[in-house]
Formats: sequence, C-alpha cells, structure tokens
Amino acid sequence: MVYLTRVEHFNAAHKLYNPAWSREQNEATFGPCANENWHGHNYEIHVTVKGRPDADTGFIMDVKALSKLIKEHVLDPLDHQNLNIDVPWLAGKMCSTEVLAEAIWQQLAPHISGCTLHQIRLYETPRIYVDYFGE
Ligand SMILES: Nc1nc2c(c(=O)[nH]1)N=C([C@H](O)[C@H](O)COP(=O)(O)OP(=O)(O)OP(=O)(O)O)CN2
Repeated sequence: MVYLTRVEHFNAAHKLYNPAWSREQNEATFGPCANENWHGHNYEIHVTVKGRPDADTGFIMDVKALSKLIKEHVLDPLDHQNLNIDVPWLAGKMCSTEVLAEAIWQQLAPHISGCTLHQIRLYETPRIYVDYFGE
C-alpha cells in the first residue's frame, strides 16, 4: 500500500463557544478561544489517500485532481469564512479542530474514487493538529 498526501491551507475565523452554556462557563472552559468577537487561524490541511500505483501512470491518483477536489469541497467553502456562521455543513457544531477534521472528511470522502481516503491531518496552529482516519 502506498500513501499519497496533498497539503493545502486556508484561513478562517471561529470561536469555541457552547451556546447551551453561560458566558462564564464558556470562558472558564475555552478561555480566550471563547472571545465573543472571534479569532482566526491559518489552518493547514494534509489529505492522504492510499492505494496501489497504477501500472500505466505510476499514480495512486493524480494529485492535481486531488487538489481540485480539496479546493472545491473544502477550501472554497472554508477559506476566509467564519466557521460558526458561514458554513452550512458546520451549522450547530462546535468548531474545534477535531470536529472540523471529521466534517472535512465527510465532505471529501464521497468524491475520492479509484483509491481510498486514509487520513485528514488538520493543523489549527503550528503546534496543534488532529489526525482523523474516518472512524
Ligand atoms: N482539543 C482542542 N483544544 C483546543 C482547540 C481545539 O480545536 N481542540 N482549539 C483551541 C483554540 O482554538 C485556540 O485558539 C488555540 O490557539 P493558540 O492558543 O494560539 O494555540 P497554540 O498553543 O498553538 O499557541 P501558543 O502561543 O503556543 O499558546 C484551544 N484548545
């Protein structure tokens, strides 16, 4: 099995805020990440597919085609958006890195053909990242 990864990036605003909780509970749990007036991140996403290289092309899949799929289904909906407000498929969800990685998988997986989506690695900051394997 061979693993192929495409790295992309997007910028977005969000806050970590549970609307079912009081402001005090949100601030106690999430600290400055609960700031009502939002904060932003330069996210980096690593999308990994797995499969066997095709005998004719040597490709698991054309990585340029993978890049186009990521652009259409992930970057265009998320880049320069407010994750809590602007993205229909995140409506009602907590916008943590974990939840975002799972949601990105759900958006992308149905469009990968000829090989298998293996991993979404999502960096919220250079020091915080999540790996999601679809389970
Ligand atoms: N389990 C999680 N914990 C936290 C998440 C998350 O998505 N999952 N997110 C945050 C915040 O969004 C927060 O903004 C993180 O940014 P920051 O504090 O700047 O992160 P760094 O640790 O990289 O920055 P330092 O300058 O090194 O403190 C919080 N928790």
